Amino acid sequence: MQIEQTPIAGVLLMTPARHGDARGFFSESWNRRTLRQAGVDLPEFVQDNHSLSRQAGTVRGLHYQAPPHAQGKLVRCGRGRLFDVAVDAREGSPTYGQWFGAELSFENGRQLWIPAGFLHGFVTREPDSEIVYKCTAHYDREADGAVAWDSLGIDWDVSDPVLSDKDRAAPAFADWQSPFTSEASA
Ligand SMILES: Cc1cn([C@H]2C[C@H](O)[C@@H](COP(=O)(O)OP(=O)(O)O[C@H]3O[C@H](C)C(=O)[C@H](O)[C@H]3O)O2)c(=O)[nH]c1=O
Repeated sequence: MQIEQTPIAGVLLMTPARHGDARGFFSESWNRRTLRQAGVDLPEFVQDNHSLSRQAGTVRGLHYQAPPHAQGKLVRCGRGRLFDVAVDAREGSPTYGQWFGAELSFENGRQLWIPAGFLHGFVTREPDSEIVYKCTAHYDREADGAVAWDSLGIDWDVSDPVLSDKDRAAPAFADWQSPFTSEASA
């Protein structure tokens, strides 16, 4: 398991080992003990999500769930390739409003840990890209929210993306009141 810090404290890049053979490979995509041995103790996960985006250039985000339903997410790409982004939305955080992005793909096997209190979004780089992610809180439709994907200067490298109506109508970050503080973001 390779673990990399990012410029935003708490956001981690992790790459599980792959055991290759003539058939392909085997990888433990999630192992709490392995992470603990590496000094990483993530909260309990209660829900796995999986979505397929048919077109390259699909943007989903920037999304969050308000407390007490805030979600930490461990994100990976099950098929294809995507650029995954976390934005610190915790008022009072020294990195408030800062974003970090990484290319996650089936090929690189990389995973991004995004703590509660962050916005999450991604753009697909290939058709039929699938995202799979573990969440630390259950879905709560009333707590679900969005911030405009293009309101934070994120370098998405996409023009005219495929968007849901919800994402097309989302407020700009500057016009949005974060429900998170750096103390109580869960
Ligand atoms: C998130 C979620 C959605 N749904 C239902 C609600 C809708 O009927 C349908 C599509 O939901 P939505 O358009 O919110 O899906 P995404 O645009 O992929 O949203 C997700 O994308 C970003 C990147 C995220 O990190 C969040 O998990 C989530 O906001 O699935 C559920 O039944 N359970 C769920 O946990």
